[in-house]
Amino acid sequence: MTLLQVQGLTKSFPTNHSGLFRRRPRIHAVRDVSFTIERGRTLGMVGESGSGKSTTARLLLGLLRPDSGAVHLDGADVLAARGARLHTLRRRMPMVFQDPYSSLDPTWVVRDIVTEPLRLVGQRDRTVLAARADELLELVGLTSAFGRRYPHELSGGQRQRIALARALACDPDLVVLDEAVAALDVSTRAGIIGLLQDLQDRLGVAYLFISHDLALVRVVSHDTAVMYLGRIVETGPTAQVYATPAHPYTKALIAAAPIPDPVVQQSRPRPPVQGEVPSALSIPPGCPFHPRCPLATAICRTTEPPQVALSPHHTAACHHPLIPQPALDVTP
Ligand SMILES: Nc1ncnc2c1ncn2[C@@H]1O[C@H](COP(=O)(O)OP(=O)(O)OP(=O)(O)O)[C@@H](O)[C@H]1O
Repeated sequence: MTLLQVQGLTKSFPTNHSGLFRRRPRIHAVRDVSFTIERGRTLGMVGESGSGKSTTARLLLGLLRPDSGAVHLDGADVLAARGARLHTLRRRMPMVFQDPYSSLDPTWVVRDIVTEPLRLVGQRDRTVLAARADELLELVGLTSAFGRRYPHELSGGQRQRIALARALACDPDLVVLDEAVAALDVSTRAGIIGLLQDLQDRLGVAYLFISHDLALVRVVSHDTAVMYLGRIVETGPTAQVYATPAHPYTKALIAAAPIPDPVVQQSRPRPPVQGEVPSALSIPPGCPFHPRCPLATAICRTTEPPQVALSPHHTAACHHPLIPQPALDVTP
């Protein structure tokens, strides 16, 4: 069942450049982005730095106003909501960031941090708050003793568990995870990934999992959306996208993805994606990937490709989608 529906989200930012009589160039951060997230499922969003992943997240939570587009959570129009209604919708889809330390108030003890969302909706009963704090800590694999600690007394992984506990305080439908495990070491990251999967099984919560790490997205996500210069260039069930990437960019990203197995990593060369990402200030005409694409032809230089459906749920924005081919294995 569809939980979140995003249609045609577009956002550009003005630059500070102010040449007299010249129009200020704009940064085209997100361009005509559409996707859905099913209840209890995970959509992984991957792409190089600057591809528009975080801007998309902030747009769908109503933290930024889009130039155009629509976002519906369970049929409710998020972008039309204001005031209390918008806050209610935001509580149903909280966000967890890469660095929990900067988002956790260092002067508060953990039990006050994790129950803050409940106090914001008017819960004042100390007994109720204390019981919910214990419950939330248990959910994220911590004992109630952690409730009396301050953020600086915790490890990075524990702080991220606290950020998750706070996100879960109001029983959300969706948690937006923006590079939420990127700063953690490999074993701590594995613990948090296991916890996310366990929470999804127990609570039926959906995730938007934003990451530049393809191998991680493959492990975590049911569906994958690949972003390039503000557009989704390929989306589909994760197994299909990774086994038979249709867009040359997706294929190049998969080929360049680090494989978390030293033996496999040594045995296969990992060519990087050729060339630099162009600036979002001057997106190439036609297909934005054409300057880096080995398959580019004349049409790619002039005409932006539409989304092509390759199977009912697998689409790619490419004039020359690749013929399905054997999987490039990047699983651990
Ligand atoms: N407030 C802003 N003002 C101007 N430009 C912005 C703003 N926020 C984002 N951008 C620009 O929009 C583009 C997309 O940025 P965004 O942070 O969404 O990408 P990203 O894929 O999340 O990258 P990263 O992985 O580095 O966070 C970039 O070119 C960025 O510089």
